[in-house]
Amino acid sequence: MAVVSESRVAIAGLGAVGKVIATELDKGIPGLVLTAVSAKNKEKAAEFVGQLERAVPVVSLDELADHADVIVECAPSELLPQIAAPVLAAGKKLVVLSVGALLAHPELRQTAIDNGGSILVPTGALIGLDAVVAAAEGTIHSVRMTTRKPLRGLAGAPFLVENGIDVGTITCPTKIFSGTAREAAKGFPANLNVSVALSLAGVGPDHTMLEVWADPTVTRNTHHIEVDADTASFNMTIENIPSENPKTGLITARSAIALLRKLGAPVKIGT
Ligand SMILES: NC(=O)C1=CN([C@@H]2O[C@H](COP(=O)(O)OP(=O)(O)OC[C@H]3O[C@@H](n4cnc5c(N)ncnc54)[C@H](OP(=O)(O)O)[C@@H]3O)[C@@H](O)[C@H]2O)C=CC1
Ligand SMILES: O=C([O-])CC(=O)C(=O)O
Repeated sequence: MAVVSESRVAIAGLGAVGKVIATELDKGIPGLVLTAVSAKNKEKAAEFVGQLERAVPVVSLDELADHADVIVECAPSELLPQIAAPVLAAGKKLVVLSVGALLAHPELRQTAIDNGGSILVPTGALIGLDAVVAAAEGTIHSVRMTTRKPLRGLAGAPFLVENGIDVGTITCPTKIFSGTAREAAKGFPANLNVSVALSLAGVGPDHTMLEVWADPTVTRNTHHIEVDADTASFNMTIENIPSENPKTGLITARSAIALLRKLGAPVKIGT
């Protein structure tokens, strides 16, 4: 009988996304074992892992690659290069949630190529990347996305600060941004990773067009995508229930878990 080896998984960031992934790995996912975590507050992290069935070490970001074959990045976006470089240089797999930060760090792709590492981007809080990737095998004419978020899902974004927009004063649905996914990644690094994931699946960050609405009438982070391609036209909407982090939809962690589960699955569904 063939021996099935387990992939060791480490998690960078134990927030709304990381804690759910760690908990599910600890409950047991065939072929995967949680081996390390990293967080800013080491004491809080030690308390969290102490409650797991199988406690794992809390290590620094630089040490994660020594402990695992697959490292899941779910930390603040500015830490992406610090987390990714050693993982990719060691030829390992990096699951990236802070997708927007990939645009500012194109060198990571080369590090992966040079060392046999790979960067995996889950669908995350979005919908339909399977269809977008398939359509991109032909010709995509246009990709548009409209995001509506409750005010607390947008508060503090650099674009708002730079443009003196106080979302706290908004009382009706208001368009606050219109531009490309690349511009959104700069202006909303913690709010619009989904638009960058969409762009990487399809026509790229400079051709994926986005509108963002601050909408006090919605309670969910709502993303609508419209794609026109030579094989199909489609539009889809996802209404994300916010997690303990109001900027992050609950489905984000579940998407990363599904991707991890698929790594070792004998039957893989979806493109
Ligand atoms: N691709 C997608 O579809 C989506 C992507 N995201 C992105 O995923 C990422 C994670 O989101 P979320 O879980 O909600 O974020 P949180 O803010 O809830 O958690 C971030 C975690 O990172 C940890 N952290 C901060 N600094 C360090 C450090 N120096 N070393 C190690 N860990 C550190 C924090 O630790 P501590 O708890 O100790 O402070 C915290 O636990 C974000 O970049 C977010 O924008 C979110 C939603 C959708
Ligand atoms: O893309 C992001 O960073 C978060 C997001 O919109 C969501 O969770 O709905």
